[in-house]
Amino acid sequence: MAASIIDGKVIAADLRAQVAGEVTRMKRDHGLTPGLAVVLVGNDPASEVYVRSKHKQTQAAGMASFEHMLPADVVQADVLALIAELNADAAVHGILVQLPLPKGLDTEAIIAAIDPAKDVDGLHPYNAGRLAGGLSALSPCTPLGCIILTKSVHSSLEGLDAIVIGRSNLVGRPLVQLLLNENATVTIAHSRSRNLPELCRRADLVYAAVGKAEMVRGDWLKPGATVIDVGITRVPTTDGKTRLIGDVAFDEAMQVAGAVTPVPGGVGQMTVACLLVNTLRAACAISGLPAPTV
Ligand SMILES: NC(=O)C1=CN([C@@H]2O[C@H](COP(=O)(O)OP(=O)(O)OC[C@H]3O[C@@H](n4cnc5c(N)ncnc54)[C@H](OP(=O)(O)O)[C@@H]3O)[C@@H](O)[C@H]2O)C=CC1
Ligand SMILES: Nc1nc(=O)c2c([nH]1)NC[C@@H]1CN(c3ccc(C(=O)N[C@@H](CCC(=O)O)C(=O)O)cc3)C=[N+]21
Repeated sequence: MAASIIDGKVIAADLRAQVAGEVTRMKRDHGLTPGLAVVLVGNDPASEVYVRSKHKQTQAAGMASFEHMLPADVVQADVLALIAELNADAAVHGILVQLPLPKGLDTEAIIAAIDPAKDVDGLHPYNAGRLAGGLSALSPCTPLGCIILTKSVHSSLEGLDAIVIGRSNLVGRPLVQLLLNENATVTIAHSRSRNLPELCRRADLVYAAVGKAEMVRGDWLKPGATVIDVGITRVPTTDGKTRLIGDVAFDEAMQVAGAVTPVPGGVGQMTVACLLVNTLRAACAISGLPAPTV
């Protein structure tokens, strides 16, 4: 029997609607409009697409959206000055610096300059450390989205065997921490892992966050497994356009797995929706309001 497709579009739209409801209440009851500032350095076309989509969805949720486009040759001090300005701006509750930054900029220092209370990407060492310590924290959006998609299939992840392929600060590592918080048993795989197909076949939950198109094959999967495909590779098509391909061979996975996320229409949708959730949470925390229900 073919696997079911986990519809990230529908789940993300539902989440965005919940955020919009909370924003309406915050404006009405507290006169507070959550605000998100996105910083984009350089003109990478793919990044511009994401930033535009974040801007549209932020506004659709009733939040304020501030875009800061800096030239690729901007100097470190100017980026830090902008971060300082955003840290001090009471209308801004969330700050996201689009990655990767152009060579020549010190990414680590720029992320460390963000006020941890406004770090809606969950990348500041303060938030990453709290997450790793099992404490409440702003957590990275893509891993949060992965957990929500998994929970659309499994009400509890307790005791399930999970494998996370990839260990980046943006996706793999924080996803491992969130899975641990859900009491899953987690294997962390990366480019030096041996016997990856075998490790994968043990897993009830497979998270592929590598960036290698269709690396995970159908015969790597345990029958009935839940497969969450984070990878996005843009490939040219014969008609001169591009299309997106995940880290999982989708058609093969559909023959073996229990549930699979598509690319596009899976995790990517959740990343943006969770960014709105984090902005709402940050706005509440900064303003001394109780945490939102979403
Ligand atoms: N859907 C979404 O919202 C998002 C999608 N993405 C996509 O997810 C993918 C991963 O992103 P990101 O984590 O930032 O990428 P990185 O390049 O930072 O990390 C990739 C990870 O994959 C590991 N890896 C590389 N080759 C192999 C291999 N052959 N076998 C096993 N592991 C391997 C690397 O291992 P090592 O550490 O040893 O080098 C590394 O840990 C990309 O395609 C990206 O575009 C990213 C963010 C959001
Ligand atoms: N500081 C930082 N935080 C990030 O979270 C971050 C980043 N930098 N740099 C780049 C990656 C990538 N990323 C995506 C966001 C949305 C989609 C998304 O909306 N994807 C749609 C399709 C979009 C399309 O068609 O191009 C989908 O999968 O359905 C994908 C990928 C966030 N990232």
